[in-house]
Amino acid sequence: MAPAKKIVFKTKHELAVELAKYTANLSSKFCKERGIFTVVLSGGDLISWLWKLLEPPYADSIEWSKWHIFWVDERVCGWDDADSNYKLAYDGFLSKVPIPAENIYAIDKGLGAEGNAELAAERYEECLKEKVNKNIIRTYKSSGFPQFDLQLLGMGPDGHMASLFPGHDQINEKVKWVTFITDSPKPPPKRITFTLPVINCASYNVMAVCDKEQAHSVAAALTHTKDVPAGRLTADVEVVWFLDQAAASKLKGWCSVL
Ligand SMILES: O=C(O)[C@H](O)[C@@H](O)[C@H](O)[C@H](O)COP(=O)(O)O
Repeated sequence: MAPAKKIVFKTKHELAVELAKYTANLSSKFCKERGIFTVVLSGGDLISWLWKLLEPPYADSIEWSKWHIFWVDERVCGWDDADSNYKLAYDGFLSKVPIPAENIYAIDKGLGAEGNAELAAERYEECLKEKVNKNIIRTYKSSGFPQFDLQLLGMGPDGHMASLFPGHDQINEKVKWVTFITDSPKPPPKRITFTLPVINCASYNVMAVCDKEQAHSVAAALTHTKDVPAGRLTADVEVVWFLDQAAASKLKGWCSVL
């Protein structure tokens, strides 16, 4: 289990600059080692902090054709719905970089539009299994769970990550790769989500959190307070919390600021 590193930035701008550097370094490492870079996105503010990757030197130097994009969680709705994490990522990031369309693995379009959370979760798990069989996704040691190269995650004010919410049973799932929720406390209510074992098998996990609304949960998560889902985040190689000063403001004894 990798220990959690924390980096506190004075501004969101500085956070985005470092996030781009971190992501580009891993892209270059994995593209060199395996010719593939598997990246998992979340929804929320995270996408707005990826802007630096769209600029020089990254826009032209990253081997975008080797990227494969997945979602750690998705709202069960159509791809063009304002709630869709796919739409958020497509409009803000994916439409601006030359990642081949066939390397972008969104929720099943029809099941999303129909609102069928259970089947959409099953279908997404099948999609991951197919990518494992094609050696696009690695598996974690002998566990058989998929192992993504990099996951870019966010956390809500209640400490949820992906769509694993405090007080809801999805966090306890140990077998499935993808599960679903139909009463999410954060709207919209229907979502699919990676399970905790899948999230924690990733090689590198970045948890990017800004603003004071999240400060209590950041402190709780980083002291592994029970019932804060994000406090259970780990990774195979490294987990790094990218925080702005407001989000880090309730952390005791943490004063190092980049
Ligand atoms: O679909 C979602 O709602 C997200 O994937 C979710 O898990 C998000 O990452 C956190 O809620 C943080 O969201 P904010 O960055 O907007 O606070």
